[in-house]
Amino acid sequence: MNYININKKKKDINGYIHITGSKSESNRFLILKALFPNLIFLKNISNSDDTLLLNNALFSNKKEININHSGTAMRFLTAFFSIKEKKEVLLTGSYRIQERPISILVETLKKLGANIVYEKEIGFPPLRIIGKKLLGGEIYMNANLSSQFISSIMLIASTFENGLKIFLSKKITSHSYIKMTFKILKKIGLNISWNNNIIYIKNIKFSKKKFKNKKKILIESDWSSASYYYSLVALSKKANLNLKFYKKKSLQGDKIITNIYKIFFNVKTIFKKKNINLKKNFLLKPKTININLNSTPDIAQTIAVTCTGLKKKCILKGLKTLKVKETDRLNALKNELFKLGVKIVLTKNSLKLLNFKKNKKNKYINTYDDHRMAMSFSTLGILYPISILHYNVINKSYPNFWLNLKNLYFIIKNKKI
Ligand SMILES: O=C(O)C1=C[C@@H](OP(=O)(O)O)[C@@H](O)[C@H](O)C1
Ligand SMILES: C=C(OP(=O)(O)O)C(=O)O
Repeated sequence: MNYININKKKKDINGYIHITGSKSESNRFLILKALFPNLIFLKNISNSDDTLLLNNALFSNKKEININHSGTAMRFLTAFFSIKEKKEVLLTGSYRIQERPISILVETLKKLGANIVYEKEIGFPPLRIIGKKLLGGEIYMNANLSSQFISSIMLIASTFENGLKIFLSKKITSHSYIKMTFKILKKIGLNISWNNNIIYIKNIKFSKKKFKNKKKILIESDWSSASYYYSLVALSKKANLNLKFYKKKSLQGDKIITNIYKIFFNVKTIFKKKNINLKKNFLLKPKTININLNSTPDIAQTIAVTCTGLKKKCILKGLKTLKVKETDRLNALKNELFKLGVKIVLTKNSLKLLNFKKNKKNKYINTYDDHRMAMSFSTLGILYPISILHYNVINKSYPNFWLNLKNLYFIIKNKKI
């Protein structure tokens, strides 16, 4: 089995890092560009596998399209292909994608007239989709399992003759991602409103004038990927780190890490033109950590690992959807943190880190086909040597991650068991 060992002699972090554009923004803009080809010109697109797979799928002539582990691609392409008139595709992915639910999206699209059939198990991919013209109207959607179901329909809704009114029911999860979709549709000029739990998207013919002009869009770099550097700075002795292409006014909810790491981990962010500078501030007294991450689930692993490194007790709530991500992230965290001597208590939607024993030996961290397990745990390499199994999983969202750590003078050795 291949693994890598990560270590660092000096416990400081200095340098410049360029992370490519947000995978969530890239995936949304690429769907919109495929729907309205002459209107959008994109810069700083994500180089993640998930974005490459989605982009290739959009223009593929193959009968079967495999999107591997990408939940976003699976959900966004289901909606996209359901309106590609006369085109038939079998949309599939990895074993894990075939375990991740999709019925809320499929049943909603079917109510709107789409032709979609579950090829294996009801409620899960693979899906056979035969595209047809959809007219739109009004629809209720359960918003408490994945925001991707709602975003995917929002992205195609302006092509419906009658537009679409979506009534969101139950407690909205990953709210920040629906907000991102909303803001992007507004930004390109579509006529869209969101009041209370009703999102209303009108047909493109009702869009604002600016929709007609070609838009140059510089995609902001990925804040979820930046979270690993926030963890590194929090765990360092001293830091002066610059990350490229970040804005004070972001479309990404994960920018909340700037506040979380400031309040709880003494990491100071300074916005300088298009970059951010991170420093460790020793003046503030860190508070006890008790946060709800229902709107921004992708940063939960990063925060749990930072707390482990700093031996800080914490309670993270709003984590129900972690069970249906690339792996069951709650159990994966429990197993791997236990190896590091952490006592962790799980409920259905929360985790508590309680006791920390001294970690002496190099530990082998399993990654469960989850990029965020690999990247979050690797940040402990600044404190003690740590080994990450199946380290290529990072390609899903951030293929340059190991290279970028090397640029920060981490010693990274490829090994075999
Ligand atoms: O819309 C998006 O780009 C995403 C939405 C979130 O998923 P859920 O809405 O399923 O929680 C997030 O976890 C995922 O990484 C990206
Ligand atoms: C959950 C994630 O992605 P997706 O749902 O697109 O697979 C993620 O990137 O953490």
